[in-house]
Amino acid sequence: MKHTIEEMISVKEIDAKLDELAERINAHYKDSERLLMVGLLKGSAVFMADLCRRIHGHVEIDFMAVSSYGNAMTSSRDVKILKDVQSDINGRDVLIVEDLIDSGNTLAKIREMLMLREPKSLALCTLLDKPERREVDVHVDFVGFTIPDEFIVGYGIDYAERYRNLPYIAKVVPLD
Ligand SMILES: O=P(O)(O)OC[C@H]1O[C@H](OP(=O)(O)OP(=O)(O)O)[C@H](O)[C@@H]1O
Ligand code: HPA
Ligand SMILES: [Mg+2]
Repeated sequence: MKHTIEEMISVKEIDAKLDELAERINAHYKDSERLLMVGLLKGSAVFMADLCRRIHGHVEIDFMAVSSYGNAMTSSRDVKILKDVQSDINGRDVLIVEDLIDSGNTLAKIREMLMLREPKSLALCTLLDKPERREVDVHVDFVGFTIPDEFIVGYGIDYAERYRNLPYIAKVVPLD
């Protein structure tokens, strides 16, 4: 599809939001002994890298690889688990770190799957939330930006694998 991209959220705004999110997360987990942050690849890689460096105390990180969009702009609703976490999450405080919640299909499936392993707690942090597009209800504990129904790229997020390297967040604008 022919398109262009337009900046929506600047590097400076992302940076300030990360400080704010980290402050809330640090306060929430101040008594936690061994927080495990679980990022969902590939989209959350950049967010995870920036967020985990702002979290204090004994923190561990792990990743799952999940994919439901392929190269398309709408969810296939078939959430494929390409890689599971390596850590045993039983009895642990677990924070899922996600770049974007759109239909909610990805997070609903991951939450259900991880809950079966009986973590001590399971919370969810997303940098971006698009509530207008929700198909499945998911409780989100920490939200960065609530955004309108636009297709997003940048800061780890792709359109057909492109634009993950943009330092800012942009929307895709179709051209005819
Ligand atoms: O709420 P949903 O409608 O399920 O969409 C959100 C998910 O879709 C994107 O991932 P994608 O499946 O494209 O994989 P990627 O992270 O590897 O780009 C995004 O990174 C979220 O994980
Ligand atoms: O807006 C989006 N951009 C990129 N990937 C996505 N996956 C769900 N929503 C989006
Ligand atoms: Mg994608």
